[in-house]
Amino acid sequence: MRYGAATALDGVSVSVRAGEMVALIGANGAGKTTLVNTVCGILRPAAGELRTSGRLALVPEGRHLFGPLTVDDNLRLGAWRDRKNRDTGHIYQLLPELVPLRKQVAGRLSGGQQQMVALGRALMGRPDVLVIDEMSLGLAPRVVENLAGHLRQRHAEGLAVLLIEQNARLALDLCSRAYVLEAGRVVAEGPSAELAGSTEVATAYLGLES
Ligand SMILES: Nc1ncnc2c1ncn2[C@@H]1O[C@H](COP(=O)(O)OP(=O)(O)OP(=O)(O)O)[C@@H](O)[C@H]1O
Repeated sequence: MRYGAATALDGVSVSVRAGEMVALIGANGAGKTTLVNTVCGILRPAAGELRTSGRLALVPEGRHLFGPLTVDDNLRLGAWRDRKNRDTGHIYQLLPELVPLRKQVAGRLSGGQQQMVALGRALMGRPDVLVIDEMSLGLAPRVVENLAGHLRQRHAEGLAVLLIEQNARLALDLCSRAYVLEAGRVVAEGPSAELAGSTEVATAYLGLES
């Protein structure tokens, strides 16, 4: 994947199998968002191949909610392609924290509440694979733990997840497998337990130049 003359991703190969929860970690500028946007079809790569089966939904970095709209309207937009499935009831069952917020304007919610809405909106599309870009960014530990709990539950029900995180500890804790991205290349990959003590992860986690 290139931005003009600059190569942002080079020879990167990443896979997420059905029902698997995989982390992609790396320091600022490593290429995580570029990879997510390529996987989701927002960016077109110069070369390479993307193979998917099932539905894919994205929780984008920065949430990108529709600020003036209510929580319920934001959720409904998650199923804009699917007229028959715009009932938001199942999302309130999955994420009961949203029930008292349903008529509130999304732009006035806290960061954690907004991330919950972004998660709910993505789940409205009944995805098989959920791609989450920087879930924990700017959120308090307790809020992050709550979101992580919801992800674990959805995963236990069969949802596959590609989790992009700067917080490597959180990512390795949640996911069984991980890739470490550095300057547009995968520099390490494997089971999270193995990567937890590696130098590549320390570099990605601390955001140091290697
Ligand atoms: N629209 C763009 N035009 C040109 N270069 C870009 C563009 N978006 C990103 N880049 C460059 O591509 C590289 C990868 O950026 P990317 O945003 O994918 O990294 P990241 O790992 O998601 O970083 P962060 O954790 O800070 O979000 C960086 O060098 C960045 O400057």
